[in-house]
Amino acid sequence: MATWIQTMPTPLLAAQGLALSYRRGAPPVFTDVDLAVRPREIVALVGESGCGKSSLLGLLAGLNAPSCGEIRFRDTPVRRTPGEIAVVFQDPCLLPWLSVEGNAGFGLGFRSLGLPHVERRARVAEALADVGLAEHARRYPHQLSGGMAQRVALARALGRRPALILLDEPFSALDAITREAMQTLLTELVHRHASAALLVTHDLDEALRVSDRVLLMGGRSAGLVGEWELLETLGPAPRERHLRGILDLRAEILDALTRHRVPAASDPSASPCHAASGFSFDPIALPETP
Ligand SMILES: Nc1ncnc2c1ncn2[C@@H]1O[C@H](COP(=O)(O)OP(=O)(O)OP(=O)(O)O)[C@@H](O)[C@H]1O
Repeated sequence: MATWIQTMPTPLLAAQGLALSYRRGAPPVFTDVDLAVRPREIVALVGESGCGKSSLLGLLAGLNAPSCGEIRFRDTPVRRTPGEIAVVFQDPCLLPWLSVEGNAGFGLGFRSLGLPHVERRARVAEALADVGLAEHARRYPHQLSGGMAQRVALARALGRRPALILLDEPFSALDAITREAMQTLLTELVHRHASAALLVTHDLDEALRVSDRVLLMGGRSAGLVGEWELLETLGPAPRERHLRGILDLRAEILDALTRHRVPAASDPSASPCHAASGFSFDPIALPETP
């Protein structure tokens, strides 16, 4: 196990030696991933498109099994999604025939959670209030904006009272203003409920704004190739975009991304982190600088 994992306070979630191949004999999407999330921290996972971030998140959520390695949540092996882990995807995945209330409570009625009706209603009401949708509980998905729909997805996650929320590009389909509002909401909710979050994002500005720690995935045999502690250097999230130090850190992370990028001319079958990149670290595509 990596020494930094051994020295960190007892992690909520810890993965060791993870590797994933989707087919027997196919090159692995990633190998040798050691990763941990501590209680109450927000970790951002960034990396070039196709390097395996979503695949890794799927393993951590217990949605898929690793080819090698082990994942432990509260020191217990993860075989399927633990009740204390909630997952939020880019698509809010709302059921069109259920109201906002019904969608937010979806899953709480499952036998595995064993929640009585009164408790379920209370949780839904609290979660909708948390995300600012209490007054829209009777609306249906077609009556919601993209930001509202994603807030319902967040409410559905919060209703589980998760110790850890795993989020896969949850705000990437939203406009810039709504995205920033959702980033602020996410950090406030994670702090208020003393939970932790692991956020997969393409948007380096987002990672720098909301996370306590950034992990970089990439390289020819994709794995974790960089780590930055933001809490100590930049202070608590959410952060202002113009905060002193943030530009330097962004440049440093972009530089690392570039160094670990697989060249476009290389054989895509030689690496799971192939060159069909959508990650915006080309200098031309850099996020706006203030
Ligand atoms: N179910 C699957 N079966 C086979 N291959 C898959 C499957 N899901 C993903 N892959 C492959 O695994 C690799 C990593 O994909 P993944 O979606 O995890 O990357 P990513 O870093 O999240 O990409 P992006 O940032 O574009 O969402 C890609 O080459 C992809 O084609």
